[in-house]
Amino acid sequence: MGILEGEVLKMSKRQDYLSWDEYFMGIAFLSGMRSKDPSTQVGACIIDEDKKIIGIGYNGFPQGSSDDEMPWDREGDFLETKYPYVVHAELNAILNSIKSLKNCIIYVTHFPCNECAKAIVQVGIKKVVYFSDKHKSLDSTKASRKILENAQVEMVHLEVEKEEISIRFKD
Ligand SMILES: O=c1ccn([C@H]2C[C@H](O)[C@@H](COP(=O)(O)O)O2)c(=O)[nH]1
Ligand SMILES: [Zn+2]
Repeated sequence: MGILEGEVLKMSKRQDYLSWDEYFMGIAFLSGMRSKDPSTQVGACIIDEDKKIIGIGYNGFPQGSSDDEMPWDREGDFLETKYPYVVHAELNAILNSIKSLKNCIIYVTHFPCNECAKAIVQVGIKKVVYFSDKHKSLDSTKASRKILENAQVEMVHLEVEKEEISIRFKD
């Protein structure tokens, strides 16, 4: 049946909009895309109790250090690897945040290491929502779980229904 003259066509809301979890985890992933680490790109997004984004970060070398002077290697002499120099995504998100992090939630693309877990606890973040747990067998991840559990920080593995989110820059 067609629309009669004077009849108003009622629009219904979009059904495939992003859930809050998909939105914040998506932002964590987008932030991770800024990372120059060739093997693991980590992103983090911190939100407050009103679902306002208050900090974002990714893994990279400290501000002001020339990317070209620093190593991205994973193996070899410790001082010639990335490990002593790279600032972790979670710590960058904490350091970049614009207000107190008490009772905030951190969305992370990868489960945080023990060093990040300590920082998460110390600033009062109450929940960690993570996507990948690819380093779960590492001792540093086991220690991290212990640190978060002891401090009663909730850990939630995010199950996402959508297979992917895409952004198109061409009309
Ligand atoms: O809590 C964490 C743990 C690690 N990262 C960063 C540090 C490195 O840049 C990579 C890990 O590299 P691998 O080659 O997979 O060892 O991830 C982080 O940001 N947050
Ligand atoms: Zn870390």
